Order: sequence, then structure tokens, then C-alpha cells
Amino acid sequence: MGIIEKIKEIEAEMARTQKNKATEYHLGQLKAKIAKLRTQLLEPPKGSSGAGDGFEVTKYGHGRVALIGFPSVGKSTLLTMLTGTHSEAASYEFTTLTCIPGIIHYNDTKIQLLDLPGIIEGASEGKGRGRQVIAVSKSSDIVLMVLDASKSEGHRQILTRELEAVGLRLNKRPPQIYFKKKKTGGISFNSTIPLTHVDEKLCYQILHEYKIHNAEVLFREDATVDDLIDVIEGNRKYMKCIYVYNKIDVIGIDDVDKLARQPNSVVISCNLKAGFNLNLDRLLAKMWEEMGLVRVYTKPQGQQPDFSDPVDRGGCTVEDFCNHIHRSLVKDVKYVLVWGTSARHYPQHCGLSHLLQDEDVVQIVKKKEKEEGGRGRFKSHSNAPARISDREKKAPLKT
Ligand SMILES: Nc1nc2c(ncn2[C@@H]2O[C@H](COP(=O)(O)OP(=O)(O)OP(=O)(O)O)[C@@H](O)[C@H]2O)c(=O)[nH]1
Ligand SMILES: [K+]
Ligand SMILES: [Mg+2]
Repeated sequence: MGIIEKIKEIEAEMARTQKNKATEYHLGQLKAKIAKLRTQLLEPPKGSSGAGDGFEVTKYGHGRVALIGFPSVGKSTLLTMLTGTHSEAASYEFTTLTCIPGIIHYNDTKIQLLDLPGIIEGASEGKGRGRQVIAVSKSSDIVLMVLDASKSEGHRQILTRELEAVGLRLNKRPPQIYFKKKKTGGISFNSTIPLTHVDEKLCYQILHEYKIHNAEVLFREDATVDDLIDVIEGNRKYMKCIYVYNKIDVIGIDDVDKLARQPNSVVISCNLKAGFNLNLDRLLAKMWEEMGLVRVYTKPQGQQPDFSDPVDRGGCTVEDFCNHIHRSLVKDVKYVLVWGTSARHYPQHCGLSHLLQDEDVVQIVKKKEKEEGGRGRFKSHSNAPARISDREKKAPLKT
């Protein structure tokens, strides 16, 4: 029996089993069994170079966004609209057969947008090009789930299930469960709050299913069996997802309003021929926000900041910023001067652990430079940059 048949069999058994206190342990065990089989399913088949076979596209720019959706929801139309790169769009399903990259220029940064073939129910089990599409989505920073606003809401659930089946967790944070395998000592099970879904016995059973007999488990929230399995599997990917409802031109305004009010959702319409679109600027703004990119501009001493090429990354510390410029830079840094919203003074002297924010300007002061009396890359005389962030431009910078 193949892996997929085994999964189907267990799913059928779960559907037959009534949910109550007495069957709770058995159901938990079945869930763990399915999770193990799904993980096996993710291993690349023999003789292939990986799950992304034929779909690999070199990463480019400051971030990567994948377009996921059923066939003919308008993914290719959207790519062409946002990036200017032509991707064939047509009224028949499966027009797109491979991965097509385009570039969005937004807020001084470049974002790689990937158009992909439509996926269908069963994609996680290898139907259509499901496996490749999913592998590409896992390699991206966020996912845009493109939906046809005129079709059933069920599509969103089906796609979410398909992505969950391969270990993607959309708009969720990792469960607050500490888990560590040990060599000896048995299983220690603790929690910092009362638990309503999982007790010691259930936890033991799940661990037993994984043949884990020595481990430390600490629940820091009232997590479920599924959460525990996610933590044990350890291969889950937590991703932001924006639900993009396209084709709102063909539905009534009341329905548009309903969709637009859902969390993490943006409603749009793309009409390529008429060159007409609705709400794409809102989509770009939302995408930018969810990606959590941080623009940090470099400012050599005595010169204007370089606003053309920001150094990015969410949660960027001064150390990350230096590493991004050059690996060997960090050891030479004496301190940095920071202008922008993360700075309390103008400029603020900061160390390597300082957390930078979007549109900060950073000047690096190297150890050697001071010792050698200001020689080297940065000159010692000061100069104030003429342009700074939109927010900060009223306040001129001084070095
Ligand atoms: N009415 C309307 N039609 C749209 C909109 N966006 C796209 N379409 C049409 O929908 C059809 C499918 O568009 P595609 O861009 O090919 O869709 P896709 O998701 O890339 O399709 P596959 O590659 O086959 O998965 C085309 O006929 C488009 O012209 C929209 O906002 N409104
Ligand atoms: K199509
Ligand atoms: Mg397409």
C-alpha cells in the first residue's frame, strides 16, 4: 500500500470515530500517524533532485512573494500588471505551466513576484504540479493566495488544507511549547498554565508514536494535539499569507464589502486589456507591510546618504546591517551613528545590538579610522544629508 492510500485509510478511520473523552487518545495517535506519513511524502522521490524539480528560479531582490491559487483566478494577469513581465493569461485553465518571475519596484526595493501554475485539490499528494508549486511557495517570504471573488469561499479552505498538509502554517505563530529530546531520564511533562486539550497521558502517547521515550516538554499555552505534533515534527514553516480576492468587478458591492472586511484580505480587480485595475496600490502596501522589510540607508561620513540602494531585512540589528554590507566589517566597527525613528537622539550613538527601523540612516565609525585620525573610507569632516525619510525630512541631520 502506498503512502497516500495509508493516509486515506487513517482519515477514513478518523471520520468513523466519534469524538469524545474515551476516543481522544486514539484520535491523537491517528493524527500523529498521518503527520508522519505526510512528512514521508515530502521527501523527494528517488532519482529527482528535489521537490522543486524544474521550477527553480534564482532568488532576486529584497524579498520573494509567490502567487498561489486555483486555475484561472487571474494570477498571471496580476503578475503582468504588477511587474510588467508578460505571463500568458487566458480563459482556459492551466495556461501557466511553469514558474515565471517578475520584479515589483516598490519603496526603493525590488521584490521578486512568482507566477505559478494553478493548483487543485490533492496538490499536496502530488496532483498536477502541486508538489513543485508548494516547494516554491515554501521558498518565498510571503504567499499571496489568489482567489476568484465570484467563486465559493470553500476554495480558500481547500487551498489552506492543501498547504497545511505539507507543513505550511499560514498567519500563525509557532506553538508556545518547549520540546527537547534527551538521551535518558524519561519524559518530563509540565505546563505553565492549565491545559484543556492535552494531558500527560495524551502527550506520552503521541511521543510514543514517534518512539521518543526521553524528552522534556513544557506547555507555555493551552495548545492542541496538532500543535504538539507540529513541534515534534519540527519541519513546519510559518508564513504570512494575504488572501487576494480578484475579479471583484463581477460581483455586487455588498459581497465586495464582506470580503474586504475579512482578516488579511485585499479585494482587487485586474483588467489587462483595458489597462484598468482596482486596489492594486492597497495590495502593494499590504504586501510591503506583511513582509516586514526594513530600509536602512548607508551614509558615509561627510557624504549624503545613499537613498538608491537600501540595505533591508526585517528585525535588522546594526550587526545584521554590517554583515549585509560585508562579512568582515563587524569586527572593525567602533560604533554607529543612527538617524531615524529608532534613534532617541539626532544622531544616536549605537552598538551592534541596536534594532534598526524602516528608513533609518546609518553611519559606521570604524575602530581604525579613529586611531588613524580619520583616514580611510570615511573622511573626518561632517556633512548633513539633504534628503531623509518622508517622516524625518523636516529635521536636518548633523554629523
Ligand atoms: N472579470 C475579470 N476577469 C479577470 C480578472 N483578472 C483576470 N481575469 C481573466 O481571468 C482569466 C484567467 O486569467 P489568468 O491570468 O490566465 O489566470 P491564472 O490564475 O494565471 O490561470 P492559470 O495559469 O490557468 O492557472 C483570463 O481570461 C483573464 O482575462 C478580473 O479582475 N476580472
Ligand atoms: K488561465
Ligand atoms: Mg497563469
